[in-house]
Amino acid sequence: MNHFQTILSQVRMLLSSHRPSQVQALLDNLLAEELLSREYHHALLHESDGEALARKISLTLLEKGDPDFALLGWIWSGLQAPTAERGPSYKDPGGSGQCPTMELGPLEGSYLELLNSSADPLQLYHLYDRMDLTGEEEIELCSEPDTDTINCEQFSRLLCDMEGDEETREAYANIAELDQYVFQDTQLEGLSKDIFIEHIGLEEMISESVELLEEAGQKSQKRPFPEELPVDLKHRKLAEPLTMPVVTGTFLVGPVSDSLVQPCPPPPALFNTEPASSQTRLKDAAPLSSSLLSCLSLPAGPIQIIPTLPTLPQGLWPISGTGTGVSSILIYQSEMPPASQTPPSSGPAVQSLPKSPDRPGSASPFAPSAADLPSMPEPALTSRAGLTEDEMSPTKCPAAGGASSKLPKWPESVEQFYQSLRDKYQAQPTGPEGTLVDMDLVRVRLEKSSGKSQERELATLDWAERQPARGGLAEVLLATSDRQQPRETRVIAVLGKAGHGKSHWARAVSRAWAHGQLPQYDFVFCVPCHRLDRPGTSYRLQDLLSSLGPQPLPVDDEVLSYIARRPNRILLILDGFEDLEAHDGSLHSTGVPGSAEPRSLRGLLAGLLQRKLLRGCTLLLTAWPRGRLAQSLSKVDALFEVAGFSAQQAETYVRRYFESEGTPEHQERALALLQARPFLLSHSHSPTVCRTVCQLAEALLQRSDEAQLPSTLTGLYVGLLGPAARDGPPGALAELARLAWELGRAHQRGLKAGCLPSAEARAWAVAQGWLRPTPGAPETELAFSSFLLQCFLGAVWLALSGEIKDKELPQYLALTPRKKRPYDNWLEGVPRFLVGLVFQPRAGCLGALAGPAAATSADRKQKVLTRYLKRLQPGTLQAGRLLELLHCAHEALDPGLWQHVLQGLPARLSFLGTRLTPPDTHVLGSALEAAGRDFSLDLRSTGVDASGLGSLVGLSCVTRFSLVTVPGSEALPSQGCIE
Ligand SMILES: Nc1ncnc2c1ncn2[C@@H]1O[C@H](COP(=O)(O)OP(=O)(O)OP(=O)(O)O)[C@@H](O)[C@H]1O
Repeated sequence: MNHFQTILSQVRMLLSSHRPSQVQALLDNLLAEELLSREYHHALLHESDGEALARKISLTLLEKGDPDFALLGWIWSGLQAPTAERGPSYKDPGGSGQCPTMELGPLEGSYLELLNSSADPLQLYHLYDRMDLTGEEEIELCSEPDTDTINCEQFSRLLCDMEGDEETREAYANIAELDQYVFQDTQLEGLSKDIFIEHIGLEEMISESVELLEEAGQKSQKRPFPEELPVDLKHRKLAEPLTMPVVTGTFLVGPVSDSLVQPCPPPPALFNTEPASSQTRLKDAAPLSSSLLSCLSLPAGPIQIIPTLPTLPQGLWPISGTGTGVSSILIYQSEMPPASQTPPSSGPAVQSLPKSPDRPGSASPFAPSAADLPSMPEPALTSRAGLTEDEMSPTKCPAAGGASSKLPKWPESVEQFYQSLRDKYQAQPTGPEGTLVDMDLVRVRLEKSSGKSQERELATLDWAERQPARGGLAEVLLATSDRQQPRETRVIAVLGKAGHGKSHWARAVSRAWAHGQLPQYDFVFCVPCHRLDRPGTSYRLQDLLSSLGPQPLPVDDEVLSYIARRPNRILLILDGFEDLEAHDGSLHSTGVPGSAEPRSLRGLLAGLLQRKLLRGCTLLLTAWPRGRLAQSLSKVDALFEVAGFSAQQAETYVRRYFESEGTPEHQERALALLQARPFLLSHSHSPTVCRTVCQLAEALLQRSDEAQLPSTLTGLYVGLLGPAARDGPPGALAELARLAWELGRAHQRGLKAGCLPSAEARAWAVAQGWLRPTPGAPETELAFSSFLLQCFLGAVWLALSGEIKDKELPQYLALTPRKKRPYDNWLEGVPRFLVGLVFQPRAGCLGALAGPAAATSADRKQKVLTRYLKRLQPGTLQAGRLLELLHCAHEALDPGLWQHVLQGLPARLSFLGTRLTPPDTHVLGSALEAAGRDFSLDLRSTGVDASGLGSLVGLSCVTRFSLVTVPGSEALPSQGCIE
């Protein structure tokens, strides 16, 4: 399907479903087409005046000089514009003589015809634009609400025209010819050519007609309206449930300004509020009951609505008044859901406006309420400060009516699947897992690696360059639309260190969708990648899509076929992509990625990532920013990073943690404990550490009010695990530690059935929350509750094990490069934990974990490491290693070691291009301060945050510093001082 068709289909959807959210989809599409700039797209999203919105889009399209788009925009802004040439005429199609209706002239100007014509859209547009609504024509309205209004007529004609005539069919055929996508790229067997027809909505249109006829008892006849429409149907009152999916009308008379409903002036004002040029008079109109009148204040002044229903229906469609003699008309298409489709809300076929006082719905799809538009600084992920996830429950969520945002006609099985998927994502985790603190995503990019290889690596941006994605989820999901063809798969990666909240974020995205906040997607699949890591297993697309977590949701053939037909409405999240590291050739695989055959996971991923399978979907990957996989990120269209908690967000998390645990009385004390440990506070930048701090604080506060938090990361984990280890089964901790280490060496996090510890150790570890079932995997499979815990346990193993040779121990600090068999330090937290465990006083550390006897084995290790560390010359270390050394020295709590490191610090320190996280700046600041000398710092391209920067450059010992990269300065020595 080409771009034009996509937009056409969207316009059609707008016509048929009255979904304000579709406005956003259309705008997104235009953005993707580069027909709107990002800024203008954003501005239009906030445009509350439907007519203004339509005109702006129309003008923009004209400026782009694309007749097709221009026509669409123009049509959208005034469906009946072509009739301007003829002027409006009025007739009484029912022939009753009592309820005259307005006829807009034959539809030779229908948009499909226009698409076939050689009319110059620019001229047509200006013609339309110049139309002077002089009021020459008078509109006669029936005083009684009646279904058969001009809008009915007009809309019916449009439908008829689209469906019925030869030329129109030809137009569609022409469009279909352009559509290489659907026919060439059917990704699955069983797709047929009617897909396209359905895709552009013609089938729905046709089947609507058929249903209409069936309902009218005229199954064998061609769609009859307007001329052949039985009179009794034409004149059916809208207040009665309609048995046909057609139309009724509501007039908006007068210029339009904004969509606020205001108290109505008395009926006569209806005729007098207009400027003379556009005034419209209702001849012989009987006085209308004020209950039937509403008044909208729109940009150019108030207008009145003469409703044909006691309440205004949903989906009012503005038609600008060219040629109609009125300045604005809203038409309303009532919609009868097909039998197979559960209507969003039961009740009459014609729905009323949303009545919820919480959510003042918009009367017009062009003037959606803020809640209708998910991409407004959207409530799901950017505006929830102060809310827990519980508060985002479907009933409270502004866009809770997710069911109503789906396409009008889904097969039963698809509908059921949709409901199950929503229910699944809406299920709230309990306790701290259900806590949500809003966290920023930051745009990042790749750059050529500094090494010899041509690989690109993640750039460490200068602090001023880091751009938070303030548009939240919407910005992330739109990130690629300016670069991609709409039919291209968009691949977006959200990176973040272990425990920084990627999975949490991915789940929040799924939940936002389930709450109706991402209506541009029919389905969101959030697949934890560890669930997929089954070597040797063959995968089909539905296997992948089913792997959604603890209770897989089978995707049957009908659902799959539906998905395959609308890949652009699918968001597929592959969470924890690093878990597929073994498959990292996926991006380069040369298989037959488009085929539907079961294949290896690698083949399946290749199909997705090479944009051949499920082509057109949005693919969202979350991954660690390191490892071999990062090298493949050059194939990704947009990159973001989870920023971690700020100090304030960490505080918010602490408060919510204790609320969710039912002990709010501990909040203040816990916060005071954390404030007293600035090093742990800086580590609370990581949500995982923040949570661990809360767990320890909770345990300590239950024991005594005098408690203190430890001052190191090692102390944090010892404090948490020590008591449980003492009371646990003998040897259970050592068993767990060995597993953590062995799995880590194999780059694995999950314990497969074959490598579980003894049943007793397992039960104990699960009860303590250190191991937990792998979501979506068989019960027997477990995983460490966090990567940092696995690192800590791995270090415990190294500290306790008699199997590690002394001379090998230093390599596990990963401070000096080794030529032979380099240690890859996949368990990146191990070095500092190892030093902490080996150096900290036995009784309160290793002894507390493993008992005094076991701990004595660490004495020898301490000697080995002391010798090694004291031989290290900090000034020769590359910046990243120097930072790690500082962390190790901090964890050791060994004054001699600390002093040794401080003495070796060079006076000029360059961290150019090395990421400085909050714990890094904290430990660096402590070291500089304690060293008692002056330093100059190069802090360019370190991503140091504002508070870290302030604390570093605020130190009296920092006499010079450099922050912003000066062009040309890259050539200066990396340890130089640049002013
Ligand atoms: N925004 C947040 N609000 C509240 N808690 C959070 C938030 N982000 C993360 N957490 C908590 O932090 C912990 C780690 O989060 P999560 O598992 O999402 O991290 P991750 O980046 O996916 O880690 P990994 O890469 O190791 O899989 C979880 O307990 C989670 O509940």
